[in-house]
Amino acid sequence: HDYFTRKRGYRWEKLSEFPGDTPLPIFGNGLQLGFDADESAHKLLAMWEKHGKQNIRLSLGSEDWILLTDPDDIGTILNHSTEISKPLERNMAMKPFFGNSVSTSEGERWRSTRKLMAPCFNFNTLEAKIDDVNKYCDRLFEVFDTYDENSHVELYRYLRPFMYDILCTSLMGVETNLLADPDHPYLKASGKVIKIVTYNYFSYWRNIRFLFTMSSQYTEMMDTIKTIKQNSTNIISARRKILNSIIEKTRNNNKNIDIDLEEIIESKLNNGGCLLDKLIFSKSSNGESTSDDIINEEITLLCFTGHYTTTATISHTLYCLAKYPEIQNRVLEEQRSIFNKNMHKKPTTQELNQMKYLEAVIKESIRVIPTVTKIGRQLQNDLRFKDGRVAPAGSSVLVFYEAAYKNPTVFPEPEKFNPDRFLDSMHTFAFVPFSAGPRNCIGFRFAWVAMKATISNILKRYEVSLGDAGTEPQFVSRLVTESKNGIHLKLKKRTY
Ligand code: HEM
Repeated sequence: HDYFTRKRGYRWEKLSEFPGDTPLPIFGNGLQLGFDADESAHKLLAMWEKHGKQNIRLSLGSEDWILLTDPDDIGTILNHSTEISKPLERNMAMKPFFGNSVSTSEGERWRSTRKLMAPCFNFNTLEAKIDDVNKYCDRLFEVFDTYDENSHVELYRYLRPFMYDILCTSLMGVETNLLADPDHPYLKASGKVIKIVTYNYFSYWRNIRFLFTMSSQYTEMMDTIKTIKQNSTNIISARRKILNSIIEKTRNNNKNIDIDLEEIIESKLNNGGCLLDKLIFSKSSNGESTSDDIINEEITLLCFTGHYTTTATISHTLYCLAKYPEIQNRVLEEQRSIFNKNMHKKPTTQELNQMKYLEAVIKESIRVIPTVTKIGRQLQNDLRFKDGRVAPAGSSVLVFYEAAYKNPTVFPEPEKFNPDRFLDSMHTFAFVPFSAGPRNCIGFRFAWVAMKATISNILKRYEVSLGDAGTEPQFVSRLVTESKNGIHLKLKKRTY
């Protein structure tokens, strides 16, 4: 304690106002968390419990964290207009995969990309996307129908390509069919990303560069990166081909007319151009086109994050519904009241808006199996919380979702699966799984449409139940919670 007081003065003075274990010189609290990234998540949660289930501090090497579980304080950091930088260590873990993408960059690159992409995720563009979701559900059902009611379906295996195909079609303007190829190299490689990023983040030995570069884990990481980047290269060239043929056709149809092709292309883009088109046609302030390397970073991020988080949430919600059949029945009742006798009909966005109970069930599933487990900001300046305590400049403030969702003052009886709690109003920052403020999840509306429509379609068609003993999911709290052995459920076709 003395050592730190002397060494770090002001910063420690501020940090020490938050409860936490006494850090050791050099290691901080690192040794307590251990070297196994999957285990350290449990230890962190235990630390939070030990210190009275409130905001805690933690030091890891030269990094200091304040882990927030108080809704007011979570609001203070997420709503801040200028504290929008990600923690350095988080970015170091992510950047080998995603370069300076919108999720890993700061300053002008972040601002301009965010602005460029935002219109693709507006309310108005969602109408078109639900048609894609519904269409791909039919393909999914063709696969599910091949399983009889007693065999297990491993959900990640099919929902990942399903969500990926939807994303590629609606955001990239390229129709893919990975659902027909669930062993595709992209799926294998992207299935490892969360594990590797989490290990990069929490396994301190990886910072010893020469040790890491000689390890088999490094080779695995580099192979994974190569595969997912190659996939983006393929998407970009497929879309360029499609665009070129559109341009060629337009030119041929207007051979004898004096036209401004750029203008025609631009009008095409404004009416239904996809996100990838926006990147391809974007120009920097000095008129230069965006390079393929930069486009690749954005596509690699979007393809990964967009399909992985939604798949996890859909799968985990279906698992909860299989575990609690009475809640599944209530969801089905709500579906009946919305669709009347027409239970084969695919939902519209209006119908999705009526699915309040399903929405509550998805939220409660995220609460008990947190899709994203932690997010953070590295402070440029001191940040003052409501109670007057200060997080010092240079430290990282984290939203500790896993713990916040177990906070009994916010969620009474937190161990109970009770979707009804979301039907009542609650603190604005009690439950923000998509973050909030200027750096929130850009894809949250898209995610809601995809998740609600998919679960509605699946539940109307199948009764879901748990797999046999021995197949229970083994959840690990990485940056995204995932089950190491997948999600095994039985699907029984309903008769109407
Ligand atoms: C259940 C599904 C999803 C969850 C729980 C989720 C959660 C999050 C969270 C918590 C953040 C904020 C990270 C932070 O503040 O540090 C984030 C950022 C982001 N998400 Fe999502 N997300 C989901 C789906 C999607 C989808 C479908 C897309 C795109 C197709 C997407 C694209 C992004 C992007 C680009 C960012 C970075 C935004 C920025 O830094 O400005 N997400 N997401």
